[in-house]
Amino acid sequence: MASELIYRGHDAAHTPTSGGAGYTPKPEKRLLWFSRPLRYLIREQRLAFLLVGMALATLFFALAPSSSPSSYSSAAAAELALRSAMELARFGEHHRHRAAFEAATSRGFVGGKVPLGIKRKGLRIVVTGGAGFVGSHLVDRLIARGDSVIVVDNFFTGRKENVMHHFGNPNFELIRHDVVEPLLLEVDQIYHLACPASPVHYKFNPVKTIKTNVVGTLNMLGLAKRVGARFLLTSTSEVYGDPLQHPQVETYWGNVNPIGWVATWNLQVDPFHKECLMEWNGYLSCTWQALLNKLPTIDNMK
Ligand SMILES: O=C(O)[C@H]1O[C@H](OP(=O)(O)OP(=O)(O)OC[C@H]2O[C@@H](n3ccc(=O)[nH]c3=O)[C@H](O)[C@@H]2O)[C@H](O)[C@@H](O)[C@@H]1O
Repeated sequence: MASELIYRGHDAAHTPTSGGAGYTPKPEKRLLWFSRPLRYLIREQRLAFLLVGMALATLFFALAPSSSPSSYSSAAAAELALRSAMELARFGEHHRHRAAFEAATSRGFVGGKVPLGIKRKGLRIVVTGGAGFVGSHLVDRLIARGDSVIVVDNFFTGRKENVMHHFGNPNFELIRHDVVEPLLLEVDQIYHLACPASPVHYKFNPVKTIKTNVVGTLNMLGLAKRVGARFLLTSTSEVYGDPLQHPQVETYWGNVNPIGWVATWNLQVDPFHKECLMEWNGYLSCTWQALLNKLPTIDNMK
């Protein structure tokens, strides 16, 4: 409490009954504003804390890793190695290829500290069929480049395990949904991969397969149109028939036998897709070709 506030010396001088004749007011202390906080610091050991804090901060900034991409990637690689090891322990052999893929993509990860303003803005992307084989690797790639990904899958052939390593990542969402039903999402890009892929699956319920390809694709194209998103439709490498060139480049016309189940499907449904895409100004990519060529068409979607 400041002595100026409790000083009653003047009153006491005029009041003889106020407790003792010899009372003299304390002399006014100069430099009180300086000595008091100093004494407080020393008495409460605040100074020591202050000095320790400053020393720790200095130490931290002196020893903290620099923001160069190489040191970032080594830290990221260590973290990934740890995570991969945990995944392997949890899911065994099946996830070995996934861990290797993650480590490989993350080594070239662009997410090191980049000067403010230069970093590319992440896109919001929906990947239908993202829990499948091709889809899940695409999701890895998109997340690694810094985009936010929503996977839409009805798990007809896809598995949660394929995308489980992204659970807990704020840039990742998983929705169980059949693309035959409309869906409204706010996204910048749509990668439409939801489709029964192999003969055993697409012949399981042919009418449903047609609905998935026609109605499902129309739903996704409708979504693209509504929200102004870019659209990529994955076809199948089967459209090349029995190709004579591996991997097939985009200009390759294939080696198709027009007789049989698959041929009929490819020759009829893919022209439908192409017509739709021409109207909506989208992309058509044949999945195996895209995968083997390191997803060139997908990278063009940046
Ligand atoms: O090359 C091909 O022919 C196929 O390649 C990929 O398919 P892929 O990854 O090989 O096959 P899956 O692992 O079975 O992935 C398909 C995904 O679509 C999902 N799906 C299937 C059917 C459906 O109605 N809805 C749906 O979400 C499945 O659950 C699965 O996650 C593409 O995703 C297919 O569009 C393409 O037809």
